Amino acid sequence: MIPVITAGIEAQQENFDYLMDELAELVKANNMNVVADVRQRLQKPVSATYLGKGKVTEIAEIARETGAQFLVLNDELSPTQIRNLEKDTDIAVLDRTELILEIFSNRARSKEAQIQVEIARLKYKMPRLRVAPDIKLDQQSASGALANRGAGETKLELNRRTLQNRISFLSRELKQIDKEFEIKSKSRRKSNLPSVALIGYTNAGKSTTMNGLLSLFSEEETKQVFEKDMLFATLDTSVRNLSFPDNKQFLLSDTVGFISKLPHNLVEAFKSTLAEVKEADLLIQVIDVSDPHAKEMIATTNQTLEELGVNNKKMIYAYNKADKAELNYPTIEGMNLTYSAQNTASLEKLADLIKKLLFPGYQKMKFLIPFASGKYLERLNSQANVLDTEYTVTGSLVTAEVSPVQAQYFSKFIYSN
Ligand SMILES: Nc1nc2c(ncn2[C@@H]2O[C@H](COP(=O)(O)OP(=O)(O)OP(=O)(O)O)[C@@H](O)[C@H]2O)c(=O)[nH]1
Ligand SMILES: [Mg+2]
Repeated sequence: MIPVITAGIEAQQENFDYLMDELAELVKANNMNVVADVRQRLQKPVSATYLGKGKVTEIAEIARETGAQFLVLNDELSPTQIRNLEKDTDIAVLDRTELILEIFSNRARSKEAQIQVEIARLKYKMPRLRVAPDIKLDQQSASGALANRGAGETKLELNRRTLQNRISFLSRELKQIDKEFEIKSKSRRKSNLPSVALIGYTNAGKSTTMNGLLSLFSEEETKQVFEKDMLFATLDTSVRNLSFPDNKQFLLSDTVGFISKLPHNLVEAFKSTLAEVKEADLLIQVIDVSDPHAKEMIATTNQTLEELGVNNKKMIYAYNKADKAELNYPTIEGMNLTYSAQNTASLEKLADLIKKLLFPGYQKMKFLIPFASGKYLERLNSQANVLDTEYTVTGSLVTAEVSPVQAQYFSKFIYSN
């Protein structure tokens, strides 16, 4: 673990503590630990050094005493600010954007995620190219935390054109992958199945919810997705086909988590990964209700959705980890579910709610289908959830659960006694 100092400017924002707590979590997720947390009240950042002169001197002293190797700031800084701070503190400076990019970069597994992160990183780097840090990073320990910004690389004379070429090349490759994705997604849409997407803050329990629902619906272990207590465990969208016991099917997708101040370039780069969210018929926003900042997290999630152009979607607010929060669960109030993704009764409640929302208006009806209309009987059997069939002298008396459209289609056979 690499010792670092975190620092932020408090300019009367209500959620400053939350942002600083989150910065500490991001630091941990990047294999670093906070040895000192420096906060300053300022109306606005100092243009040359971001923090005030006194604070910078204080940080330089703390760094000498603690051996901290990085100063991590809770904001996106200008290249000049970073350079000046590095000079004045004599340690490497990392801003919130670069930290998040670094974590994404270390987590990316699929080709698509790797390309998306690299594009975002190169775009971050573009305006910062001229900055040649003259501080010396401790190569060995720094390389662990900053795999992509070692002392070696910063010395490389990467010129703007090389970077631009690389971005163009990667964008073309991404487009190719997107095309394949598009084909898959089109064939899914052709299947006409309604789709549901799990979205929300990182570490809220989206993947655990996905796995819980999967095991409720099928015993195939191979369909399970990766879940772990860490930020940004999931970077790729996984889509699974689920089927209720009565054969009603839908698609469920698990997606990358959000965080406040998610770098714009990253959101941009992950648009294709998040396409499933845009196309979904229903969203499930998973919230860690045991987190004291749950409210802010909901606001951030809704804001990010807006940024992605996702508006007015039907959405279940799924308050997860009720066990940890010591709340009563599972309970449902309208579109709000309080539950635990690790609890079967909770998952059954969620599944019921999904069913009610995706397949509204289904009702149990009786149809008497004359033997001469055999093809209607066949249709009813293959399309509806048939609960019972009796053979009478005039035809087959079928009890089935049908959609409004099906009820209309078979209306001339409705049985009344
Ligand atoms: N106590 C408790 N822990 C839970 C519950 N649901 C999930 N967790 C834990 O929360 C952690 C994060 O879960 P994930 O499902 O990986 O979270 P995620 O939302 O997919 O996170 P990212 O993929 O990083 O965005 C894991 O350690 C889970 O075991 C719950 O109901 N109760
Ligand atoms: Mg996940």
